[in-house]
Amino acid sequence: MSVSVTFGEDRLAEQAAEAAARLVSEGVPEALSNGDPTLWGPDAEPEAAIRLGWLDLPQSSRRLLPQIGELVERARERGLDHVVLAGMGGSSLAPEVITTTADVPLTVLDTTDPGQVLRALRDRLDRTVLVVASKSGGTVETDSHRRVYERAFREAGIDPAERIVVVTDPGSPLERTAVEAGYPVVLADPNVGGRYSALTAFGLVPSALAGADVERLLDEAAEVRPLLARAEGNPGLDLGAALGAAALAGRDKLVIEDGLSEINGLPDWIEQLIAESTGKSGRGILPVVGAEPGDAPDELLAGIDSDGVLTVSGPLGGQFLVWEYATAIAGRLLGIDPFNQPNVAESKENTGRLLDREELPTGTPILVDGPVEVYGELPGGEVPKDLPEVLTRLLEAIPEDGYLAIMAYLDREAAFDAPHAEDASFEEMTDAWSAADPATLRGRLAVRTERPVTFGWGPRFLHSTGQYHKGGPQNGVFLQITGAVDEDVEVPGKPYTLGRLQLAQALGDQDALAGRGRPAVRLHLTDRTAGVARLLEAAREA
Ligand SMILES: O=P(O)(O)OC[C@H]1O[C@H](O)[C@H](O)[C@@H](O)[C@@H]1O
Repeated sequence: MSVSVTFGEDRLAEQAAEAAARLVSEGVPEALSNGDPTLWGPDAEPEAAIRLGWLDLPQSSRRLLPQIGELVERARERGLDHVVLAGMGGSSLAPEVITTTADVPLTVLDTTDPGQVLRALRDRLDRTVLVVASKSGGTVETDSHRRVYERAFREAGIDPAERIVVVTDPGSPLERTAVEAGYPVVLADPNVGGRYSALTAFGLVPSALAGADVERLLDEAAEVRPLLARAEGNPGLDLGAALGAAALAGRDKLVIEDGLSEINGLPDWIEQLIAESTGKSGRGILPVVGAEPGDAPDELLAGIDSDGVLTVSGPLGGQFLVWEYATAIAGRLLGIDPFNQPNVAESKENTGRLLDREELPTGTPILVDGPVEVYGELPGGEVPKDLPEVLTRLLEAIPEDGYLAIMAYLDREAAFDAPHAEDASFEEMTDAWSAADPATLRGRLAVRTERPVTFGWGPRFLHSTGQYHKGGPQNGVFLQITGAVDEDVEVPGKPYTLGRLQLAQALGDQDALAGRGRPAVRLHLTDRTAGVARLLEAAREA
């Protein structure tokens, strides 16, 4: 079964056909299929020349299968059935989708929240294999996870070399560290960028360790691959032309739904691919995930195997390749370089600078509403009287073509600790979870505005929509949530704890956003459970 793209609306079908015809007359589909790096203009060419390897992966990644097979075998022999993946952005989003779709368990660490990291550390350490995945080998979150796990293994009398597997690019500092420490290393294809790396070692190694059939993924992608050179019947061209043409016509908010699909969680992966690839030079497409489609004229609804204005159907391996190709096509139509991420570094640098200081400059709250402190400046300048007013004023500040982004630097598993009656039904349990989940805030605010509301966990989103927030159209309103840390985690060999790093990441990003003149408010929960409850209640009190 291959991938198909269908349109549920004549206007979009016409726009897409027109854009596709233009691209065909310029020879683009075939040139892209052949890996031509000149398609995005001279400035983008040097980067594109080393970023098109994803086109070959359905075949070239097969060379990894024997090595992956050995790693799987070795983990099995040692009884290691708890697979933990430390990796940010492109280095963990694909394995997350692959394993949830295959229904095999994988613990993903793409957080600096001390509570969430402790949760993973305290779960079956004696049976844990840790995959440390970083292309650059220099990502601070992933480096911290490696250090924390190395210490935990040693303290438990376990040799880290028996438990840690590294995936990285050849020549990275992580490769050196791994070789010195005696960790097995799987080298990834250096000619593929992070967000296009689903079918490289980054997608395959952790997924195979967790029990997914990765050869099948490559087969599914291989089936689509020949279509990508075609002028007709090319799902990548049809999708890319639709995304690009719609955005140029002003529909640049992409609501992605996967309700009916057997593929689980693909929208989060697409979110990173599209937001980081297109959100730059004041342009871009904003992915909106986990939301009900609204009526805003700038929204385009894409469904994975389910009815959208745009529907993309087919198996996961093929979907990866088609969305990647489509993103490259949309990038050409939008006139941006789909392979760089110029603004991601900004927040990282701010965070680095903040960590060098003795005290983090948190500032003074402009308001304290029970367990919630409010930092920053609200549009209009006046001091708000309570939390409901803060939320209302943020909603009112969203420009006509803009959006509200909620960014929660919290433990994304914590809601599952919400107490419920012993004999609670599944529905009652779900209600208890959602009443304790910061992500519930998205829906509560979304019903109060015509504009899109996005939700991201920090620092995970910094490697995804974070690029769009800073590099895309400057029409966002930003709401950060941070929380008090009860039990912190030291990062061995570093002068900071995870809790300090997490807060520095929030403050670093806030500086980057506020520096652009965008409204950016931080809510700090001095008691996390009570704080989430107050926040959800405040969102209702208009
Ligand atoms: O794999 P790493 O080098 O650790 O990078 C992880 C992530 O970092 C950055 O945020 C990039 O913008 C992402 O595209 C990348 O996936």
